[in-house]
Amino acid sequence: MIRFENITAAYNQQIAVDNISFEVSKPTIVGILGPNGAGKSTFLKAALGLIPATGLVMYKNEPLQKNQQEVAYVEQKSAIDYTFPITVAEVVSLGIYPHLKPWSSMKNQWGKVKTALETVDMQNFAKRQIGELSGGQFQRVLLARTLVQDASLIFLDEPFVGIDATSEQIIMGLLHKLKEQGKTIFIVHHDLSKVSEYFDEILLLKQQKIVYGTVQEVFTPHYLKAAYGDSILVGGDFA
Ligand SMILES: Nc1ncnc2c1ncn2[C@@H]1O[C@H](COP(=O)(O)OP(=O)(O)OP(=O)(O)O)[C@@H](O)[C@H]1O
Repeated sequence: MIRFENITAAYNQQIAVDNISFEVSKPTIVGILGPNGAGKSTFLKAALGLIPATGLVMYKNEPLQKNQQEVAYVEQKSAIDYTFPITVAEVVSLGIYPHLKPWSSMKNQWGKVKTALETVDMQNFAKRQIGELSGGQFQRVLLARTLVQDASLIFLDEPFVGIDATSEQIIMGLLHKLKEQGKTIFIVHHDLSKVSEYFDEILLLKQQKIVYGTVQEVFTPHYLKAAYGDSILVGGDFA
């Protein structure tokens, strides 16, 4: 279904992501894990063509660039300007633009925005400025934007940083439902404690791919040590 082939990216001639290849063959929730600075965010940006990179991503036997409307990407929260004057409903409506034909208007689209906000339980915040939201509320708004986009491939960079356990559970529940609807979701994540609950498959990387496989295949002392070094407590509290 989606195949990453030899994805490589560098900053100032310093390789950050080296020759990463793997394939996902059915709707899946994929965790992208590895230590700080391993290249997780860089891998997403390189695969999506957001930074200069080499390699290829094939989706349904075509280069992914030909299927941009199938891609939803939510960047790390630290990269977002919260002072930008825009309302919650407007942020969500941005997800619709890739689908709008030049001659159609937004007028008939607000129903979709409303439904998406209801799904993430943020309907009462539609007219609020984004700068007035908590971290978890904002993350749910970004998920609503992804819902209206109705993309088949969803890429989320550290979506749970700074949000409470309840919001995290709500978002994870929604993502599992989206997978059941046939979507594939890639999540950059750093907390190892809920991995088997959250993900079907894992890309473990440290500049290069260490391993790609099911949680059972990847979560072995051998691979964890290769990624995190000797300090990792296998079978204990990973957080
Ligand atoms: N814009 C940039 N310019 C130069 N170097 C960068 C840039 N962004 C990332 N790097 C470097 O590339 C490497 C990979 O960074 P990246 O942010 O992809 O790692 P990560 O696994 O997502 O890290 P973290 O878990 O800390 O968020 C790091 O060594 C980082 O310092």
